[in-house]
Amino acid sequence: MTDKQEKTILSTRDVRLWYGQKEALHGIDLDFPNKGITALIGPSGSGKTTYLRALNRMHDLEDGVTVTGSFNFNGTDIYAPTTDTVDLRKQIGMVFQQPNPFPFSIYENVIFGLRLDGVKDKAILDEAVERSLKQASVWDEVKDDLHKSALGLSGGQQQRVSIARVLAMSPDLLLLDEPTSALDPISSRNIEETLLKLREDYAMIIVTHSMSQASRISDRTAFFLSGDLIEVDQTKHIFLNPQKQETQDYVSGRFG
Ligand SMILES: Nc1ncnc2c1ncn2[C@@H]1O[C@H](COP(=O)(O)OP(=O)(O)OP(=O)(O)O)[C@@H](O)[C@H]1O
Repeated sequence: MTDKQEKTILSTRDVRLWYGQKEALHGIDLDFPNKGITALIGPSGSGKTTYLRALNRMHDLEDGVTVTGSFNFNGTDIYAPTTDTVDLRKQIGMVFQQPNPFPFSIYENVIFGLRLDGVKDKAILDEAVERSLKQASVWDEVKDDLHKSALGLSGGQQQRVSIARVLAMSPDLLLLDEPTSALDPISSRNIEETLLKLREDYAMIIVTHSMSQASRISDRTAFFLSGDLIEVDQTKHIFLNPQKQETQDYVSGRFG
């Protein structure tokens, strides 16, 4: 890895999160480099999605959720009262489990955020559409249908258009919450290949239930269990030579 790749984009310390009275995260310390993919793995209910959603303040939209701890993103505090969550979510974009195209054309889907920002220059919008769809590896499939509804695309194409919509905002960090779990195996592989290309230029954090997916695409893996971070390391170490017994049990399929 080069020096550039070793810079930290996000650091969290002692992250705790309560749903009402119930503490779901028990003090998570994690650092993320500014390039490459970190996979969050662990059994159902271990807190992976809860942690991921805390990173761009998605829990602000839910009642009764309390978040504490420090979240340093490129030198700024994610939870500072002055942080604008709309701006934050442009810098830390999110891709969900279900592809979520809006009922508009492919073109309008990709530039949705730019339009909200008031961008009107057609050349800028055209460039953003082409660049983002190319980055999301779906340009060749949709370039002749940009003004047709995104709802007419396959699930896998919709998911890549959803990724393009996030990329159009030029984010620094992408959060992906089980982005292939609703897709067939071929579409899943296409998304994985897209993410492998993007990892050269972006920091990404992916929640996945698939250990084979984590081992195929991630540089680092963090293992969660019952709201605790058990171990984080280079992916090959987590799968081949984990330091903790719980990690060993999980990756060898003994539970979860
Ligand atoms: N909105 C909510 N209200 C109350 N409890 C919740 C809520 N969302 C999650 N939880 C609880 O928080 C804990 C962590 O859940 P979370 O969904 O983060 O786990 P996960 O590891 O992502 O699981 P999965 O792999 O099944 O998605 C679980 O005990 C879950 O029941």
